[in-house]
Amino acid sequence: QNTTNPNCTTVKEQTYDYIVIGSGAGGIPVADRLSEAGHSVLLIEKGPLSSGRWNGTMKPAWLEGTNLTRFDVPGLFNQIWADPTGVACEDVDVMAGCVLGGGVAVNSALWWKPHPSDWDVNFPVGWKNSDMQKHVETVWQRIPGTYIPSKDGKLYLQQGFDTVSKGLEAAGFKYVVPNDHPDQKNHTYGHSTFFVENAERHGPLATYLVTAMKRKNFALWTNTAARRLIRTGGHITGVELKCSKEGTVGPGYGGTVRVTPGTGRVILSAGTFGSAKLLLRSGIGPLDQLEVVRNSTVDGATMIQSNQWINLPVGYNLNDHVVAPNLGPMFWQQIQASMTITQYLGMGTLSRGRMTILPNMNTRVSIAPYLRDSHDKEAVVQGIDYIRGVLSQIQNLTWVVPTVNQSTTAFVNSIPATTGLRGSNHWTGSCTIGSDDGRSGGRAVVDLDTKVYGTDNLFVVDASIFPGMTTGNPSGAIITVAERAAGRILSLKPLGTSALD
Ligand SMILES: Cc1cc2nc3c(=O)[nH]c(=O)nc-3n(C[C@H](O)[C@H](O)[C@H](O)COP(=O)(O)OP(=O)(O)OC[C@H]3O[C@@H](n4cnc5c(N)ncnc54)[C@H](O)[C@@H]3O)c2cc1C
Repeated sequence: QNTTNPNCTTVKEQTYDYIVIGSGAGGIPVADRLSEAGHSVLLIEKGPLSSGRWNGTMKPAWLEGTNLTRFDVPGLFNQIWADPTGVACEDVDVMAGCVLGGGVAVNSALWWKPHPSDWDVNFPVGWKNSDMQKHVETVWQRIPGTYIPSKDGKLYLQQGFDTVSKGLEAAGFKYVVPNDHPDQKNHTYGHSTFFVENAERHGPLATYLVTAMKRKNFALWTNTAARRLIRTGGHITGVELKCSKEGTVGPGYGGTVRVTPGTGRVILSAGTFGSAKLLLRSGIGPLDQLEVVRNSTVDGATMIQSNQWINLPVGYNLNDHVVAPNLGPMFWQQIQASMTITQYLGMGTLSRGRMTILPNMNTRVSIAPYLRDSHDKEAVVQGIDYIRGVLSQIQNLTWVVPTVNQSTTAFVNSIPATTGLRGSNHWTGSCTIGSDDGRSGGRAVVDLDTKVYGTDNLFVVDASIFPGMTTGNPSGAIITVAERAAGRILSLKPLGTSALD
């Protein structure tokens, strides 16, 4: 133990076959799968414990005496906006969860089976719909989700749904259960699906982490931040750690944890901003960004020599669903209710942004990825025009915005393309997967096995590798990607064996 801080243990001799950094939508499933194959796996999370199942303690007074925390109760899923302290990441300029479970501990639990085109349009060879379907089925067997999240099997507060349905039906839309027909996204409507079970948050924390934690070869360290990777050329030997908030939020680890000499591997699952930042702090990224790290007071002294730098387009190809923007509120005289419709522009968007690092080692969205391409803007205008037309058939409905006399183009132009006004917290990109090696002018940071180009034992498995945006909220697709990545990583030959073995 650190003599000055009993809550901050300095790592001694431990080594692991796999060190997975970040316990979000990507990290928990990949760590579970790697440990299932018999390897020793360490999952590192910089945030504190979250759900009640894992001894989380953050809860309002009315949950005292129960095993539930704010992360478990569906009615509190948006609490991160009202009370972000100790839950939201502090090193990014957007909203993200820095607790056990990452985004899947704090999000709204919307749970969509990916549209086949999410793979076929966006992903490279080996990651197409035909490759991904078996993994989609595996994920949905473990996390089925429901569109009736209440314990008593009833749907509540359906006035808005019922009213809009009438307009959609009149316009020829068909009702579907969305996850029974993920390919039917044209002229269809349905209820939202959530990863809620027994009226509590479900998802990776209640499935993949449960099986992983039962294994003796699996370890979880929370309140432990990875600072940078220790490497010799393209080979990672360990991860430098720092106790989060010097151990004041709970027991954590400092020092350097090593991978099994020769064969060990490191998986970055720290999210679109976290994984990119770790690469930059480890000398992997665009040269302008590596200069920022080298010139910083935080990292300058320990930064790897520039002759070891690996020049890759880390931080580019940043993407997020553009809220296109919210329509409404709309107000119905008849039922005296108002509602807002959120319209996303997702799969097929052409606009991209960039994340960069600041001298204090925080990251920021330096180019917001919203509506930079004129085709994207045109698609948004057309989409809103269309839905305005459909819903105008509904009686007694008053639109507050866009106003009756406002053109859709004027309305769309009136809302700046900033992360605050257009963002949806569905960040992807920054460490794109592809066969077009970024060291020689391509866009990709990781290869088709999710291995970082120029390294032999470093992988990225999270939202950051997505080449383009999904149709729906992305967590289901990210977990599916983690399933596929685990299989591909496990099937790679161990390091040190010859191709003739
Ligand atoms: C408020 C909000 C609402 C959302 N609603 C939905 C929704 O309803 N449905 C849906 O599908 N998606 C939703 N999303 C998006 C979804 O949750 C994310 O896309 C998803 O969680 C991203 O997965 P990931 O594995 O890439 O990263 P994350 O889930 O963000 O996980 C990254 C983890 O890494 C940890 N970490 C970062 N850096 C380090 C480090 N240096 N050392 C150690 N640990 C580190 C973080 O603390 C975090 O736990 C929402 C997101 C937010 C923020």
